[in-house]
Amino acid sequence: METAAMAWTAAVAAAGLIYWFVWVMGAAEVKGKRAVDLKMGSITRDKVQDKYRQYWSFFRRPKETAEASSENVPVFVDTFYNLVTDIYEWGWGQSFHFSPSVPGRSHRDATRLHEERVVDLVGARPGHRVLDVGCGVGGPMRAIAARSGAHVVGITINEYQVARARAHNKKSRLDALCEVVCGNFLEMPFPDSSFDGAYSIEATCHAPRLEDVYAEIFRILKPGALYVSYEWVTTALYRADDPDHVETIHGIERGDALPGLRAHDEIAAIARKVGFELLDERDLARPPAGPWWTRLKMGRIAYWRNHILVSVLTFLRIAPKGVVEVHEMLYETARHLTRGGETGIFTPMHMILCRKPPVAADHQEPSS
Ligand SMILES: C=C(CC[C@@H](C)[C@H]1CC[C@H]2C3=CC[C@H]4[C@H](C)[C@@H](O)CC[C@]4(C)[C@H]3CC[C@]12C)C(C)C
Ligand SMILES: C[S@@+](CC[C@H](N)C(=O)[O-])C[C@H]1O[C@@H](n2cnc3c(N)ncnc32)[C@H](O)[C@@H]1O
Repeated sequence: METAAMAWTAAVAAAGLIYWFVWVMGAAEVKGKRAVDLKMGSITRDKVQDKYRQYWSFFRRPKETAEASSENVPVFVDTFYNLVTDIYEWGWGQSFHFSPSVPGRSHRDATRLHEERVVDLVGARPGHRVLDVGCGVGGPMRAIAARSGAHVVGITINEYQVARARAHNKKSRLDALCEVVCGNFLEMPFPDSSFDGAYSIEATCHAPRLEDVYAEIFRILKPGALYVSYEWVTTALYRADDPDHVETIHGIERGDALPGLRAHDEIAAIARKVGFELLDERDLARPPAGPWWTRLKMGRIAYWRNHILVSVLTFLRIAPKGVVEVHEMLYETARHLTRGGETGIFTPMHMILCRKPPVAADHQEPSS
């Protein structure tokens, strides 16, 4: 009798522990996504591991592979986001970017401030139609629409993100102001001169040639409209002859689906080449901004918990095979990103503010 009671107590305690570990500890950074909900985008369960291996063999040598077959980059970027979107939402929230840390403020506040800066930079206001180039699951889009009252249209190559973004828009009652389109930002499905402003947050780094996406953004903007971008670049401290620097940058490229990071001093020239006027250019990570990488460093204990969680869930066949490998890849990526931040050789927030030149007075249609 006593043994039975002890067995029952042990079973109840074990069940409680599993519940606490998976459902409480494994709850999302921003409530909404849990470890048990890791689906890996639109990839069917049995294909996750294969897709991860295909991704890895393409991006293992990012620059060389992307140069040889740049037309395949968007396909593998799409695969990447199928693999990581749920893990990002679970471990980071609905905004897939970094922000300078702000003393005394939460990560959520720091993220929102970094996004709302876009409203002032592009002058978004009610009645404006603003494009979010590479919108993810729409964290920035909702913050910018809510702050400015502008209508924001987001474009992403990944169908699963479109579904997630639309669901979040609806849930936060911003679906009247926020619209999401699935498409390639290298060939956008929008007419010429159809937006009053545009922005891209840590997204155009996925383009094999930056001039192609900038030229598309230039095309869809109305004359006089503003465009702001937060670019991932190597800084002036990067040395191509330092093996440590090279390894850090390769690590960032491999784990983030990047066809080769650009140098900070290439960006403005590319913007000018497609026709933009450059109004401002700044690395938003430079002091007095607080370090953006501390959030990654502070998360290390959580990553270990997450690693155990995804391993247990895969073993129980709740999560598909392959998730552990994807999670390990992200862990490695976080290490390289942190190193990039600490050494100062990399920034994810090199900001450029551009304007499509207004139509010259002598080119205007005569009014009837
Ligand atoms: C702009 C891009 C993405 C930037 C960041 C949002 C993501 C870069 C690395 C990601 C992460 C690394 C470690 C993960 C951790 C191991 C896991 O347990 C929980 C999620 C992570 C913290 C994950 C979250 C998103 C990132 C910080 C690129 C792709 C251009
Ligand atoms: C790191 S996420 C950033 C998302 C969002 N800007 C944010 O900060 O939350 C990069 C985004 O760019 C999108 N993207 C990458 N390449 C693309 C392409 N060729 N066409 C459209 N979207 C693309 C991805 O699908 C993803 O949504």
